[in-house]
Amino acid sequence: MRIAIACDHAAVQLKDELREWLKGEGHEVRDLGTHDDSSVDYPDYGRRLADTLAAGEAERGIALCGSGIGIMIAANRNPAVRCALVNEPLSAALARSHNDANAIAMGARLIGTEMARACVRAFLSTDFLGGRHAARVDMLKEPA
Ligand SMILES: O=C(CO)[C@H](O)[C@H](O)[C@H](O)COP(=O)(O)O
Repeated sequence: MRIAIACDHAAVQLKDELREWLKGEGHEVRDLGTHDDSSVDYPDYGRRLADTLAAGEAERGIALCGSGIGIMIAANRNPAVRCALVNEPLSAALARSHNDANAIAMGARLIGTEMARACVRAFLSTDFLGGRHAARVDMLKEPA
């Protein structure tokens, strides 16, 4: 699968770990930065991730910052993105099965690498259920 991953300075180590692991699992991973711990602004990286998903250059996105909150809000500004903040795998699976999320966000200051991997695994391996959930997801596409 083509996966885009983006982070701010608070999450570079987790981003790098997830990128290498996902590559090892056979995924095509696009690393949108940031690449070191110099302070940057999560809205820029949430937008990069959103633009990449909206352009069809990746099927799934992973957004990381200190808490996961800021970059999740930033990514969701693009109507092509449904990015769910997750802390454990059940939420990641529900974000797919009920919400057809195309991105997840996690907080590198709050979650360990193993839990983050478990979330990503659930996110990538769970299908959208459709049916009543599809009607609700369609409602999200209506203008506010
Ligand atoms: O957006 C956030 C909070 O909702 C992220 O945790 C950021 O990574 C955090 O705000 C960055 O904080 P810093 O003190 O500038 O490292």
